[in-house]
Amino acid sequence: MGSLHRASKSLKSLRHQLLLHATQQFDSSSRLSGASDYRLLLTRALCSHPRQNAKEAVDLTQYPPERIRNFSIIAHVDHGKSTLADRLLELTGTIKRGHGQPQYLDKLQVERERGITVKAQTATMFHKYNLQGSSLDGSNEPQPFLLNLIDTPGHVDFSYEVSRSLAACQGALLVVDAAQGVQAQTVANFYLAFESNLTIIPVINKIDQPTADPDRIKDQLKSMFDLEPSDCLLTSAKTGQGLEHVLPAVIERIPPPPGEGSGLLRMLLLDSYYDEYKGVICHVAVVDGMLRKGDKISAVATGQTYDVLDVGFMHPELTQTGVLLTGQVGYVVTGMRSTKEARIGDTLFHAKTIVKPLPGFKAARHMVFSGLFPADGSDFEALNHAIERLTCNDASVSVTKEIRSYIFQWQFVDRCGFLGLLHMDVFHQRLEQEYGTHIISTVPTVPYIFEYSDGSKVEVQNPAALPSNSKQRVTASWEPTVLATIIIPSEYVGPVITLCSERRGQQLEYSFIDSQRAFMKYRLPLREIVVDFYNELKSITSGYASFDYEDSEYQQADLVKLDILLNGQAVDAMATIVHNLKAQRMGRELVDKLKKFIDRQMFEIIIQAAIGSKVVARETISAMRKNVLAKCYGGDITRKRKLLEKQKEGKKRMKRVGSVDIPQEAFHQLLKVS
Ligand SMILES: Nc1nc2c(ncn2[C@@H]2O[C@H](COP(=O)(O)OP(=O)(O)OP(=O)(O)O)[C@@H](O)[C@H]2O)c(=O)[nH]1
Repeated sequence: MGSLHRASKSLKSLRHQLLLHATQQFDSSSRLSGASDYRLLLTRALCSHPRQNAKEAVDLTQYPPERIRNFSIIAHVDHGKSTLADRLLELTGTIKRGHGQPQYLDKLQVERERGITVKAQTATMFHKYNLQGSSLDGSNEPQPFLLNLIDTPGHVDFSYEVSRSLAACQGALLVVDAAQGVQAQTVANFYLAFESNLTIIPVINKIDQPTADPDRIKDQLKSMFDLEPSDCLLTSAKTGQGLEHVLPAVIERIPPPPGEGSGLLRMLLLDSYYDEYKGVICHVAVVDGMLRKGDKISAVATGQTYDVLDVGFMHPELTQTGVLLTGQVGYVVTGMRSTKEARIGDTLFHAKTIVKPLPGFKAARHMVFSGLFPADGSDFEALNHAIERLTCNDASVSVTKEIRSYIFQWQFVDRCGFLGLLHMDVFHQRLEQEYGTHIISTVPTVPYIFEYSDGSKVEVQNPAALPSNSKQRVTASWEPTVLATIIIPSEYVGPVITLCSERRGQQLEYSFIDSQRAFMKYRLPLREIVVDFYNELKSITSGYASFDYEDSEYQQADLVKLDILLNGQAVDAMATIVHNLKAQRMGRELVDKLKKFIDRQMFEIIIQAAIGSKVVARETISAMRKNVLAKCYGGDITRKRKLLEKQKEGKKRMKRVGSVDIPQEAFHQLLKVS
């Protein structure tokens, strides 16, 4: 601390001297050590780059790691994370009070429309606080702190974003609604933070609500997570009540980031997105060392080297600083051509130095797969282009190209992997809103494993990839499962148990959080929850159930491919893989739905559901009869007969080669059945 203090005092004169040498190249691998050298590094860095705007004038030398706090806000959906983030940004003057844009960090149009957070967002704030023993010069004045706040999504599909954000933090505010109490994602997020060794500050929010019962919530937090009632903060992000205690708790309870200020640069790549003007922007956490504009950096995973073109904070908009220091979270622009070069979880370091790579993250697991087709059936190129652009900003979507028959034509189709159904839905909505493309997506499927008689095992994400007559050759099949957490008011236990057993679930745990709420853990086949499980759970519990899942192991299951045939031709986009026990019922439902949504056409349409060569359901839509005799007034009967014969012939041909018009609605309805 003493050397830091001395270094701070001599900073002004150093700055003056170093300005004279600012043109000298600074070698980041210089053998400097100790806090005063760290200050020297900072000073050199600041002096060697012209200031680019007013915000760059932030004097970073005031923020060694002990003056930095990195924290996340985690919670169940709608418990008030984004609103709390707004209030903290206002409190610290980062955004103006009454900026007229609630949930400031929710920037995407879909986030605003749906009122959910989809992407984690970081904001750097500055706050003065008198922390005992933190003064560098022994004075009793409040000290400046730099706080990096990461707002995270609450929905289960985006928990991957949460675990990434937590890797850059030392603490988390666990926000719980004062009326709803602990919910499924509260449990999941608590364990994510706990397993990452973060300091957890419980915040009971929405205490302004008439039904708020903070004491009950304190008891829940104690019994479920062993969090002390006296550690809980009580707030209302709406009225501002209790907010004055949040930042002091962050500064006092959360430890500063570890890391060596004078060590070699190591940065964790947290996220990336594509910006029209700047190109690829990487969000990074500097674990050790320091990064300056103009440096050359390399990426461990790709081995590529880049020039650092721009560096800064999110304050909350991108703000150039020219430098990022140990413990800080910010952005870097390096001229990468595509976000594919920015591997999430990768370690970035100064080129030509040797560093130990950082642990990184577990890769995102794609839970749901579906093929995307243009709704008008023609503009495949425009759709491909839009998907390519959007995946640049959502690296968690995987895309593979495959050739498929699309209503009797062969086309290259993008098959995408998503983290869950909401993620898929959000992706579709963004394609429509941001790129003006209208799409049809195939029935979502999950990755199955099939074993063939020759002993080979293949992962099948696409039902079309499984030959229809393959049943004889398939010797075994496995399906992915999830561990689901369900929290419900006690009176709904019965219907929820029934729903889970209908969905082939296996109960693993059943207990009570308090006198009013039950907690259940189930192993469920992923296939059974990807379509409509959550909606049904909500509807049988009057909206009170909360649900979360994590992926688990594969289990053996008797799986078959269910084909849909229109006039004898299989429609790839409608094929699905199902459990044998459910195949018949599902085939019937699919055929009935299709009959309702396909209009009568000039020829008869036969709709069939089949497992291999066995038809399990069939419906017929009769032809619209065109009156070919309309213009024949009276006259010869043989002429009439001839016209009718010709019409019959024509219909036969159309049935054979004709393309059945399937409205988009029919595809959407299919999603709801399977
Ligand atoms: N009464 C009351 N309402 C609040 C409070 N905090 C947030 N809300 C409301 O609760 C709703 C959800 O708030 P958000 O901040 O979007 O919740 P979130 O946790 O960020 O939601 P996701 O991003 O979807 O996970 C909004 O309508 C807020 O206005 C509070 O302290 N009191």
